[in-house]
Amino acid sequence: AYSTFQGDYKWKKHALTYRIENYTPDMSVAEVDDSIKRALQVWADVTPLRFTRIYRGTADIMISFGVRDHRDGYPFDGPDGFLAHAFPPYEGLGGDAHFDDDETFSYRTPQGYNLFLVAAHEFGHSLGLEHSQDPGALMYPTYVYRDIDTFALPHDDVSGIQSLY
Ligand SMILES: CNC(=O)[C@@H](NC(=O)[C@H](CC(C)C)CN(O)C=O)C(C)(C)C
Ligand SMILES: [Zn+2]
Repeated sequence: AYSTFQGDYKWKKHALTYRIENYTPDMSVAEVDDSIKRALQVWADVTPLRFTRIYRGTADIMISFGVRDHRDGYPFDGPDGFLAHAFPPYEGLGGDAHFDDDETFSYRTPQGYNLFLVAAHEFGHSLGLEHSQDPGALMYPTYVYRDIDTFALPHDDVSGIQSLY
């Protein structure tokens, strides 16, 4: 039930870079770094894709937190509503993931919106996946809390990403 973006946007290389440009006040730097790293690893585990963090310059996947109008033409909407968005693999903005800092992001708790889960969904878009109609899929359009200690990428998402890489 997965779907990919029209035109089959996908990265033409397997070695991708990411950069965390800024941080949310909702949790520690280490907790954000770990959430992002693990959210990328979810996809690396089932594809030949590999992610390397960089601290300067432009990465394939630029990660940032922002509120309302954050200069990409897709302003956020305050608390709740849209939690984040990400762009499919194309030059420039493509691949980038933005998180709405009017949300409360969380680490290892059902309270708030779990950053690992939100980021894992966003990175699906960054890699070329669109939304799935499968309610159990990570790429389902609505946030669903799942126990992250037992989290495994649902089959629909595995099929989707493996259709691309
Ligand atoms: C709690 N709020 C929601 O569930 C909202 N959904 C989201 O914010 C999506 C991200 C979640 C799935 C991490 C937006 N998206 O698709 C980004 O790629 C609404 C369903 C209200 C739009
Ligand atoms: Zn989405």
